[in-house]
Amino acid sequence: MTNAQRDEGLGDAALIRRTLEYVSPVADEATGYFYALLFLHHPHTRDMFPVAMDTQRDRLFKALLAAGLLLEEPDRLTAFLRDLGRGHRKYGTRSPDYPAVGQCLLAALARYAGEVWSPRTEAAWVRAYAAISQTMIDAAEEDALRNPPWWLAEIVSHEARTTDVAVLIVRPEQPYAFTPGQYTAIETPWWPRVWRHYSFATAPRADGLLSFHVRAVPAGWVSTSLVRRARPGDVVRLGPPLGSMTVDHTAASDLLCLGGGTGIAPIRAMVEDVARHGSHREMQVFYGARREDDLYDLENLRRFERAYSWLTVHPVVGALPEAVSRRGPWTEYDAYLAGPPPMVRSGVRILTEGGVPAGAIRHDDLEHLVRD
Ligand SMILES: NC(=O)C1=CN([C@@H]2O[C@H](COP(=O)(O)OP(=O)(O)OC[C@H]3O[C@@H](n4cnc5c(N)ncnc54)[C@H](O)[C@@H]3O)[C@@H](O)[C@H]2O)C=CC1
Repeated sequence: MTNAQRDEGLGDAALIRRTLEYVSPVADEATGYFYALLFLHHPHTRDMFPVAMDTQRDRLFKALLAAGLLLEEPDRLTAFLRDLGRGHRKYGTRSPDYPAVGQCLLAALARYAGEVWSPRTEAAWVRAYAAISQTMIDAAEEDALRNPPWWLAEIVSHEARTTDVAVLIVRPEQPYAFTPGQYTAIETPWWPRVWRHYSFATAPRADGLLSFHVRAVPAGWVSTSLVRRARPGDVVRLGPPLGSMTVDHTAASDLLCLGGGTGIAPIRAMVEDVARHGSHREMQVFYGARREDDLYDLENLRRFERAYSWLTVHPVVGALPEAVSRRGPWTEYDAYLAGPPPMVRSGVRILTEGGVPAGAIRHDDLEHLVRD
């Protein structure tokens, strides 16, 4: 059977997914080749990337995979791409850079997709890339009417909570609007152009300050410098607020929240958000850690619990999703999960198996939360 015969009847989404599956085992080589082409033919783009490209490499492929997985969920795909487009402004990416990236991407796919690359597959990718880039460009251009591409922010407080976890408070130079449950990207002065994501740990404050919980992880450049090196007076850069794990205040369902480790940060911000809306919804917060000592924010959550009759906090040492499942059923709740990706994945599985509809479960896109 020829490629052309085999492709008959396959839609664009199927052709794209098949390419991604085929390229997946050689994703490192394919992305390496993509960046080599990009920097050779469009040298100005090199300055948008960090000196060391290691983690950057698999980010591109992870983003493509995430987009591929969302092809049948157009609303989520659009939200993901709009965030990606707004998020690219901080790198200095401009609209004319998108076609250049597209040409190099298609050339890399053509080279590594071997026998599954055909004229129909190529046409599907051309259409998909045109749609993807237009969504990103539109979101970036709309954002540029209102917001700077990044914000400078001075660290005003740095509090070590455990040997590895610090709570940082920063003051953005210009007003910074966000919704509790969202996250942003941070770049430190020590690792230029290396950006990592952290969730806001409080609701917006009257004094405009923002708070983040950071754990120093082995070989985590940005997190380790934020915990061990950063001091008040240091200035970091912030990207725009991202993510859709926010409380829907028009809904009446009770809320079930799982926060694992520093994943408690966005959950804590959401507790403040619900309190501000004077909600009568019940909120059950499960806060997990590997050891008792790692429940570094429990005291604050207990304070909230004493103040708000609708809030119950369950500290859990060890497996968090299993502890939540034992207290179920949760079929009438909206569920929010934040923490290590394996915890989020197993939490989603356990809740879904327990009858919580997929549409009632929210968490951040896992590829943004890889430890670093
Ligand atoms: N918005 C979000 O989703 C946020 C996610 N994070 C992520 O959360 C993580 C926090 O890391 P740590 O503080 O070191 O947490 P940790 O690794 O100490 O784990 C915290 C909790 O998750 C559970 N857990 C860990 N691995 C699990 C697995 N494979 N299956 C089931 N449960 C598991 C633990 O039992 C514990 O209850 C980081 O990966 C960070 O990127 C952090 C902030 C916000």
